[in-house]
Amino acid sequence: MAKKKAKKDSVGRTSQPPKPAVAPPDDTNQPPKGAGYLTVVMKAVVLLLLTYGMAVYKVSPSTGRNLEATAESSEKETLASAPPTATPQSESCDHRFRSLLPMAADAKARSLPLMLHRNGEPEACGESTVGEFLEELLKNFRAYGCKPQLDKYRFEAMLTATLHRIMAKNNACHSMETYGDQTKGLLGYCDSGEDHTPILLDHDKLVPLGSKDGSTSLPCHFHTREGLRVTQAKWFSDLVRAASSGENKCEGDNATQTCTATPREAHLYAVPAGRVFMFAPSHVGEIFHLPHVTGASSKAIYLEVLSLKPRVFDVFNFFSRAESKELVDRAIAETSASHRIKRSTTGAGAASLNSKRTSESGFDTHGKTALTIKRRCFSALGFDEYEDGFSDGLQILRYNVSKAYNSHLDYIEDRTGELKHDYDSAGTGGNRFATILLYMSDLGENDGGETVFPHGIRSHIPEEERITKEEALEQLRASDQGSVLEPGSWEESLVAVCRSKLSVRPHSSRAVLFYSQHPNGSVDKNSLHGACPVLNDQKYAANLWVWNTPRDGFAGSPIKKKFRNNGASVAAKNLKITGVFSNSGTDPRMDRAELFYRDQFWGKLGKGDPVLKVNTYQGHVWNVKVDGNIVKTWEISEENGEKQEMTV
Ligand SMILES: O=C(O)CCC(=O)C(=O)O
Ligand SMILES: [Fe+2]
Repeated sequence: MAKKKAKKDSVGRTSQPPKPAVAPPDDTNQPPKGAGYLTVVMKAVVLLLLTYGMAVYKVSPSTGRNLEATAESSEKETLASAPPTATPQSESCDHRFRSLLPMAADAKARSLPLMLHRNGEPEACGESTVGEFLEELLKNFRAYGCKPQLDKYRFEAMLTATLHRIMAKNNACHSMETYGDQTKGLLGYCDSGEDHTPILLDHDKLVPLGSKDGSTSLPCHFHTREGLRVTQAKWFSDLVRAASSGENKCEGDNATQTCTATPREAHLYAVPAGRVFMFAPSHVGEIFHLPHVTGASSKAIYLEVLSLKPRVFDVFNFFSRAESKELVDRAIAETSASHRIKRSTTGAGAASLNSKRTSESGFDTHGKTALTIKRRCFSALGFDEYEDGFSDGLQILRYNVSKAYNSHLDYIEDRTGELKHDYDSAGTGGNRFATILLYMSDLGENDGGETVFPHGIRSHIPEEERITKEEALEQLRASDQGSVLEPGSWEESLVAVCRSKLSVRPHSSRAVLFYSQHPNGSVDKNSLHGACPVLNDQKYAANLWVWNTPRDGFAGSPIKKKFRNNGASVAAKNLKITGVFSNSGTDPRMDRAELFYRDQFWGKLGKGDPVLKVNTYQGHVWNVKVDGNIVKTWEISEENGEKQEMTV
């Protein structure tokens, strides 16, 4: 396969953006407690059993996860281990199955290899055929009562059960983690255990699978190579159709594009319960087309792999120049103290100035374009639903000449261990796992401003042409390109790193995606990155940090065990309330009113300002300020209903 030349280009632990409209930062105001991991697993098991009239189970007091059959049931089997065979209505059932998955009757499609991958792994861990998969799926379909409509959780449970059984023959796709149960095959991979399964917001909807020994496992979710979550039969049909037609796979853009026929194989990527999808690149220059992600123009959005270690991707056609201009214009026009562009800070919690981050930044939490782009980022990252709490606000960055951000990590390190939020993403905690950095400026080859990855190799340049940091420094000093920097400064040294290591040059409407975590949630120190000093011109960019669980302060964010009350849930959810704030325009004292979530600026609420709609929760406190003074306070109470209107 022709490898396309990668771009000649070159990426922080940073300040926390303003807090959201939802769960506040202290424990007393966390969402109602109650449904812990154990409780939600129990609930889901009970639901499954009630729904399908299978065995009645009780929870073992020792682990809370192993379930055993009671004497009330002679039928111990559940979906994962031995699905029942034909039901009396099997003929109409088979017919229904074929209408859901038309390729079930197509010999050519049935003969296609079906490859299963673990999340983020380019090599398949197991192989079967579409035909064998469909046969097994049909059994499960019958066992599930031939329902014409399967909700996504039931569908995913069926996929897990089916794939588990066909992979079991070769004991393929079991967990590779030291804490994983290798004897449980795919189920041991899909359910990484209580200590390694972050509880996401939909956790209680997962349909656990039972097995002969009475234990239960949470199901995986499955994605295509491009990240689309396969939540219904149609997506699986589309996947098989594309594979059997051997649709062309194209690499590169327009002039440099080369296309090769896709191998006639269908690939599925299994993601354990509670984890997030990650792309599985195999080589630098590899392309991932994302037809399911809607951009701003007809140009197709695609990724090109820039580096495997760290995992870095160039993202093409991700947003339009018009969107870029809207973001910049809005950021420049913003006047509120919390959101306007000002000298950047770093640090979780109390943010402080950092001499090695000299950029300026502001937040766009509410702009229409910012919200559209946030949703697009989620879709590109393989989320099938947008969840506000899984990302920070879009941060708008400005670098004038000589400004830079020294190399740093985007994930948050809990150095003292005293933070309430559980940042241990390798366990049940949540942290930033992916960064999408959007460029809103075009910078020339010698203008600086690249995003640099000091642990990344400049693989787009032939090895013999790569230079060392020392050589780069010498060359810089011999030219006048570094004249805006002080000799011997960290900025000058960073330029030398930028010219000797992987760096991405800003191109308007293009973006860079990189991961701060490995697919199992452990942090990736190789994701170290920085913003190279701008040597000429000006750089605008925007970054979105995306989390593997709701972030601190949002409903369902993981809280360290020692801070939980009475075993309170890490994902307890309370009633989501829509708060609608408006200014009637009748009280002149409110003409310059502003809305604050506690002390965090939320939006303008003056005369003529648009209505502000927020997701909020029990106990949240909203303040209206005029000229910095609180003039009105609302505390959200569930008693007042799911939609609450407040007018000044
Ligand atoms: O501006 C860049 O190139 C990188 C910015 C960055 O890493 C950050 O803001 O965290
Ligand atoms: Fe960063």
